[in-house]
Amino acid sequence: MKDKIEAFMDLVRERNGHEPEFLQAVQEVAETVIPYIVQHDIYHGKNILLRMAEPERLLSFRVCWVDDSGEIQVNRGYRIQMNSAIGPYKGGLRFHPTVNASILKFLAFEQVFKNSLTTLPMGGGKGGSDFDPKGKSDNEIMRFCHAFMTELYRHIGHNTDVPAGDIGVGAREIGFMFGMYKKLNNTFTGVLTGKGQSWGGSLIRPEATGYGTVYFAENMLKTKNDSFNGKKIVISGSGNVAQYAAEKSIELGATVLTLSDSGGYVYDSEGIGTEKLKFVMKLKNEKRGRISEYVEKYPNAKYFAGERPWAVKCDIALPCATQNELNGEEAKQLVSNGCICVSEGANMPSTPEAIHEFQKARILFAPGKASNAGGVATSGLEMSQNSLRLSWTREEVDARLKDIMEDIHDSCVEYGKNDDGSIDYIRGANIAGFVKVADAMLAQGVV
Ligand SMILES: NC(=O)C1=CN([C@@H]2O[C@H](COP(=O)(O)OP(=O)(O)OC[C@H]3O[C@@H](n4cnc5c(N)ncnc54)[C@H](O)[C@@H]3O)[C@@H](O)[C@H]2O)C=CC1
Ligand SMILES: O=C(O)CCC(=O)C(=O)O
Repeated sequence: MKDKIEAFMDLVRERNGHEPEFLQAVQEVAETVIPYIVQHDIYHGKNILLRMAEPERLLSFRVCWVDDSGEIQVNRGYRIQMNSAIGPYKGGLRFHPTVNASILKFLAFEQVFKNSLTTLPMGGGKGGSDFDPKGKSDNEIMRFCHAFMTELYRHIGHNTDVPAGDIGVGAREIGFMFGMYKKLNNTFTGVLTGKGQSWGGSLIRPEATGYGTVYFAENMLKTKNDSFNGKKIVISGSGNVAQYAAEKSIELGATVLTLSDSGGYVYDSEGIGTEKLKFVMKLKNEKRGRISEYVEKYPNAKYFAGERPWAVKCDIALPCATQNELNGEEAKQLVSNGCICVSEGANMPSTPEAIHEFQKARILFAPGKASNAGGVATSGLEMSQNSLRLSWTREEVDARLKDIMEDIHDSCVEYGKNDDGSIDYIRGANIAGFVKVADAMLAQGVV
């Protein structure tokens, strides 16, 4: 089997050798899906996985805009339209200086499997720019978003490709991009998700990724007759996903000990409760400040500059910041500190070495493509509401989100159960995600 996986990876490396994040994501899928393909004749001789590892379309474009001091700035924009076998391309836009083709291809590749798992008819895509929103004025953000959309609008549409937010893209940016799309097309359609309430957005979409990550962890804990109540939680990040993972953890009776950003992490041994979390939301979403400011407001907490939170003793870890933010050594430490469950809110936050440690210790471990799928699933619900031209209540959307997360958990169990009864959530998620897309590709022929 190793030979088959290596031979496949050689082909992928030949074309994408300079894209480490993309190769990392493909390797993880290959290791679990190729053994499944070998056992199932219908997938033989069809090169399905190789076709899935090649974007249907990769767009790269210039984005020029004028900053507040009158200087002309040039950024690079991208949209990776990865796979449309089961529905229109769907996936977020990331604005961050580290954005490049490798990162967006890994995200788009993961998105294909994730969207398939949601049970909704969505293909996979991802996009963004190397634009850095940090320190930019609202007007600069608006000008950049408008400039970005003056090219992207040609390639998207509510039945073609429906972008949304990701790192650096939240409600403000979606608003600016939607405004420009609408002006250029002279149509009001659900071309983006994560829209504001009064113009087609869905209730619960802002909360959905963080809530879903916790719902998934709850489902994992249930298999051990356990729950969030009374647990100590370590969370990385302090953006959209981290904030709502924290909110739901608190609601379920757990104590949130940490939050972080790219500068470092805060540890509050008394717990980051509801009021403190409100402060963080205002700090991050309105003042656009740094997490270090938390200790100025709450001096009993400690700030660790340049460090990540994984050395803090906890029961449950929720990595909610970015890719490869939790390495093998940190995973070992989490395990030896008694952590029993890791549910990824971010995309690919654990390195392969970290995953190896979690699996070796047989703790509950969920890969982001399963555990953070609640965000895109609720985007799918936003698309449905837009098509129906109505909006569902908060309770209705939350109930659907919970059901979807449970369905994803069930799919992981179906395809990932080990002989000893434990569940390999990576194998489960990869195979369940693969089967639906692969079957659609088989039905549609070589296109
Ligand atoms: N927003 C969504 O609906 C979804 C987001 N995700 C993933 O969740 C993760 C977080 O995304 P959002 O919360 O939406 O973005 P965000 O922009 O709201 O927050 C990102 C957070 O990560 C931190 N961060 C960024 N780079 C970092 C680094 N190098 N080291 C440490 N911290 C860093 C930022 O300081 C911030 O706290 C990403 O991996 C994203 O792809 C996954 C599914 C859906
Ligand atoms: O809601 C969406 O379409 C995007 C979500 C996303 O980017 C992700 O799941 O990583």
